[in-house]
Amino acid sequence: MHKPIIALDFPSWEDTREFLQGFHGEPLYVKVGMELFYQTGPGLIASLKEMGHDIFLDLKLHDIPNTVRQSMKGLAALDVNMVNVHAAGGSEMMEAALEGLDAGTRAGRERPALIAVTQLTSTSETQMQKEQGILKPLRESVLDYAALAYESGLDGVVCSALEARDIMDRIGAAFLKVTPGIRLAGDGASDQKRVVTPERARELGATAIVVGRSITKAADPYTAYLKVKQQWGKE
Ligand SMILES: O=c1ccn([C@@H]2O[C@H](COP(=O)(O)O)[C@@H](O)[C@H]2O)c(=O)[nH]1
Repeated sequence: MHKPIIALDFPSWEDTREFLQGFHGEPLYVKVGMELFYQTGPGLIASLKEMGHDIFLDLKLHDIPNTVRQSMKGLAALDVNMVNVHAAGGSEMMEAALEGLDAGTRAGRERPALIAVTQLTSTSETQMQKEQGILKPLRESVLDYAALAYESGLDGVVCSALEARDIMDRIGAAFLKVTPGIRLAGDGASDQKRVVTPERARELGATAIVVGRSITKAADPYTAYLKVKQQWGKE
């Protein structure tokens, strides 16, 4: 769980395979998001598993409870390590997601961890207040969504590492804080608004970091990965 999760944001399986070839067969924790999954379909998951990688399937489900329940049942059959929903879908939807996952997990297999996106790391406080009509501070919104996810029985949340300490204090250390918005020092934030380095994420109490462009767009992705791993300091 603790190794850095690499976001495989690529347009095709060919690009993904070429990227992974640079990692010399090292077993990784990878994240498959909408870009790759929608281009390749579920077959990609089997290929990544055959290569020995752990998988966070980041499809961020957000729909009515029945649809999410049935979709999660299908996703459970893919036998990935972690999946997610948007906490904004509400407690009934999150509970339905959990029911679907439980129902779809094959006998003898472990249910994928289920986490909820609180506020996307590409969202700033001003944007949240103006566009979502949530008038409290962003930190409070993240904490409230984290508490809702916890009360709904989920295993953790997606948040910025900037909020990890507060969530730990309110909910406890076992609740997962999976944190994207990670950049190596000197790399541009791009569309991310709440950004920290791997080292700072560890100091702030993140359970896991998700790193995309600081690795995938680096001149030497494997060296960038080793740098992230060393700064993150957890295997
Ligand atoms: O709040 C969120 C939730 C998910 N993500 C995903 O993480 C990666 C981050 O990529 P970078 O290139 O390191 O910015 C990407 O796949 C997002 O979909 C997120 O950034 N923030």
